[in-house]
Amino acid sequence: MESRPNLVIEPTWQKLNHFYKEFGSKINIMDLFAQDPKRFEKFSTTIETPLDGPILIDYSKNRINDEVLKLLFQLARDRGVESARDAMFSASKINFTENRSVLHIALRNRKNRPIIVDGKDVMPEVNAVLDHMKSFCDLIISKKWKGYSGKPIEDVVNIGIGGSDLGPLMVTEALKSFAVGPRVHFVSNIDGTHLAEVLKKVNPETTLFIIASKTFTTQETITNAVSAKTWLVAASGDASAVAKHFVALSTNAEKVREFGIDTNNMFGFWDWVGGRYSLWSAIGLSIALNIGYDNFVKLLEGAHYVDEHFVNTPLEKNVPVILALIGIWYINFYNSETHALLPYDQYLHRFAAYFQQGDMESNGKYVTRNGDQVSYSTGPIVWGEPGTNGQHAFYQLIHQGTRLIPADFIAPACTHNPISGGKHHKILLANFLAQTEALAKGKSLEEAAAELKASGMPADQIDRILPHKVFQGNRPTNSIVCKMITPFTLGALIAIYEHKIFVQGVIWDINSFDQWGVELGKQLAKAIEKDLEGSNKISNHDQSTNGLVNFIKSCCIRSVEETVQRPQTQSSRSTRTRSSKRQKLEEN
Ligand SMILES: O=P(O)(O)OC[C@H]1O[C@](O)(CO)[C@@H](O)[C@@H]1O
Repeated sequence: MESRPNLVIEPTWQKLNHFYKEFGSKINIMDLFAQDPKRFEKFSTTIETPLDGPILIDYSKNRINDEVLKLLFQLARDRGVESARDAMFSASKINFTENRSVLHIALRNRKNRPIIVDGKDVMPEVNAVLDHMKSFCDLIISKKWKGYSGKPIEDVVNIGIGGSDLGPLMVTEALKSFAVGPRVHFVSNIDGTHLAEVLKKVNPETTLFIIASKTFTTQETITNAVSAKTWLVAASGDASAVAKHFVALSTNAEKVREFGIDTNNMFGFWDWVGGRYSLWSAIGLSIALNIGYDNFVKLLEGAHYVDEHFVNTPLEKNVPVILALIGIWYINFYNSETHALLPYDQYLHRFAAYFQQGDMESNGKYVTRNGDQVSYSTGPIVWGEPGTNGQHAFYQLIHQGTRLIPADFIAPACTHNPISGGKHHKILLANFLAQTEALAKGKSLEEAAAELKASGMPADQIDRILPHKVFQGNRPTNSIVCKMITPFTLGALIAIYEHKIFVQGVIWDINSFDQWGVELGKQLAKAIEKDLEGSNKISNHDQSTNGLVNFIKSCCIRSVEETVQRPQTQSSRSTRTRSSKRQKLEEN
C-alpha cells in the first residue's frame, strides 16, 4: 500500500472544497427531501442477511446530494480505497510501522479461503484455535471441567485491557439474552478496586480466570493476573489449583509459561491480529464461553458476511464506504470534531465505548504513511450512550449547541424483552425516530411562536422566550436498523464500523493499525512509579508533575500517621472483624 499525494492537493478534494464553500452552508436536509420524493430510496440501502433479516442503513438525513456523493466516491477511488482493501484482504503488510499484515478478516473467514502470510496459509492455525476453543467451551458449559475442589465453573473473570477487554465486554453485554454458559466478569483497570469488587462476587472454587493479553506484558493485566493468582492460591492452599482455574489468550507463549500457566491452557493468536480487532480471535473466548461456541461462530459469520459485502459491492452501494465518506464530508469540510454513536438498545450500552478504541486508536494520528504531518483533520472523537438516557443528558447540545455533531442511531426493530405487551420497545423506537426527525427538521421561529400562542402565553412573555424555543434543525444522522440484535447481526454491525474506520484511514493516508501514541505515557508511568516510593520530595519532572507527586506523597505520609495515632473506632473494629471472618472462610 503506497503513500498517497497530499490529500488537499487531490483534484477531487479541491472540487469538494469548492462545492462546500459555495453550497455547504445552504444544503438543507428538509429542502432536499422536499425536492426529491425518492430521496429515502436513493440514500438508503439494505444488507440482506441470510437468516436474521435485513439491516437497513438510512443515510438520507445528511447534508449530501448527488453531486457531493459523486465527488466523495471519486475521492475514494482516487485515494486507492479499492486497492488498499484488496491489499488488506490479500495479507499485504499494510501495517508497515510494525511490518505486519492486518488480518482480523482471516479470523472470521468462514469460507476458509487460503490466506497466505510469509508463504504460509494462516487458515489451518486459525481453525485449530477455533477447535480448541470449541472443545474448551464444551467442557466448561457441560460442567465437565472441574475446579480444584471438584466443582464446575460458574463464573469466568476475563482479565485484560483495551482490545483484550472492550470487545468481549461489549459483545457479552450485547448478547446477554443468548447466554448459556457461566457468568462473565471483566477486570481491566489497574485500580485494585476493579479486581477487589469482582472477587467479592465470585467463589474461588468455581471461578475460571482468563488472562487476555496479546503481548502478555501489559502492566495492568499482569498485575491484576498476579493478584488473582495469589487470591486463588490462598483460597485453595495449593499452587497446583492454577492449572484448573487459569487460561491464557496470547501471542506470547514464553511469557505465558513464565507466568505459570500451562501452555496447553493457552489459546494463541498472531501478530497480524490488532488488539482492537481481536474479539474474533482467541480473545473472544469469554464470549464463546458465555453465549456458547455456536453463537460465537454466528458472530464470526455475521462479520464475514460484511467482509464479503465490503469486497464485492461497488463503492456506491458499499455500506462501510458510504458511512466513511459521509464522515469525511463532515470532519474535513464542515469541521465537525466528534461523532456520536447512539444505540437505542440497552444491550448495546458499551458499543460507543468499544468503538472509542476501535476508531480513536486507529485513526487518531497526525502523521501520514510517508511521515509528513497532515494538514487536515483525521479521526473524530467518538462518544455516545444508549438512547433514551442520552436524550436526558447531552442531546440538548446536539439539538441546540454550537457544534455540528453527526450521529449514528442504531436500533433493533424487535426486542428480546417485549415486556408490558411491547410497550417499552414501542416508546423506545418512537424516541429514536423522533430524535432523528427533530434533528433534521428543527422548529422554525414561526412554528415556535404559533405553539406558544396556542398555549395561551401572553405576548410579552412569548417575545422573551421565543428564541430559546427555536431549533435550527439540519443536524445530520444515519439510522441503522436491524430486525433484532443477534450474534449474526452484531458481528455484521461491528464489521461495518471496522471497515468504515479502515476506509477513512486510507483516505487520510494514515496507518490505522499501529498505536505508537499510547507508548509515551506507559514509559513515563514506569519512571513515576519509582518516584512515588519513599518520602523524599522529588524535583526531576516538570513543576506541575513534581507538585502533584509531592502532594500525593504527603497525603500518604499523613494518612499513615493518622492511622497510627487514631484510636480504634467502632467502624474500623467491625471492618477488621469482617475481614478476619472472610479470611477464616477463605482458609476453610
Ligand atoms: O492485549 P495487550 O497486549 O495486553 O494490549 C492491550 C491493549 O493495549 C494497547 O496496546 C494500548 O495500550 C491496545 O492496543 C491493546 O488493545
